[in-house]
Amino acid sequence: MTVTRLLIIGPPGAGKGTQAAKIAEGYGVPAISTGDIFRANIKGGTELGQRVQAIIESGELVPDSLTNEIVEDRLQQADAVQGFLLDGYPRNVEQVHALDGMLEGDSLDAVVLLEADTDEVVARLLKRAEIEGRADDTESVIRHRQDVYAQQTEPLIELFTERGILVSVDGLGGIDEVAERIASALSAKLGR
Ligand SMILES: Nc1ncnc2c1ncn2[C@@H]1O[C@H](COP(=O)(O)OP(=O)(O)O)[C@@H](O)[C@H]1O
Repeated sequence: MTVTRLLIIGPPGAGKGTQAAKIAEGYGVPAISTGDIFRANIKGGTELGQRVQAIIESGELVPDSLTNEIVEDRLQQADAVQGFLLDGYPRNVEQVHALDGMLEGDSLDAVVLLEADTDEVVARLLKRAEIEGRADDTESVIRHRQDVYAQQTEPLIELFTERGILVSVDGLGGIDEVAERIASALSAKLGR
C-alpha cells in the first residue's frame, strides 16, 4: 500500500481549502483541515467549540496543546491509514515537532506552498465574507491573521525547504488552473 502524507500551506485566503479538496481526491486520501474542525465544533456548540470561538474570531492561533491533541486523534481514524492531506496544520514550529512525533519516524512526502500576494488575498477574503460570513473575515482580523502567518507560519517554508519536500505553486489564477499547476508539481515531486 502506498501511503501519501501531504500538507498544504499558504497565507490566509490563498485558496488552500479549495485546492486541498482537489489534491486529496486525486491521491485518494482525506483532507484534514484544523480550521474546518474548529468551525464545525463552534457551529455544533461543543465544549471544544466554546473554548476556541473567541480565539478564532480574534485571528489568534488556538493553543498548540489543544490543536495537537485534535490532530493526533484525527490521524488515528481509520481513513487516515493510507495517508492524508493536512490543511492549516502544522502552523508553527512547535506544531511541526508535534507532528513529527505523531508520525513516529515517517515523514511528510511533500508540502505544497500556495503562494499569493497579500493585497490579492485580502480582496478575496473580503469577497468570501459577503458570501459565507465567516466571523474571522473582517478586514482587521484578516490583516491580523496575515501577521500571525508571517510571524509563525512563514518560518516553516525554510524548514520544509531544508527537508527537501517543499513544492511552491503560484496561487494566482482560476481554481482549475491552479489545481493543474499543483497536480503537475506534486506528481513531479512524488513520482506518482
Ligand atoms: N494549526 C492551527 N493551530 C492553531 N490555530 C489554528 C490552526 N488551524 C486553524 N486554527 C485557527 O482557525 C483559524 C482559521 O484557520 P483556517 O481555516 O486554516 O483559515 P485561514 O488559513 O484562511 O486563516 C485560524 O486563524 C486559527 O485561529
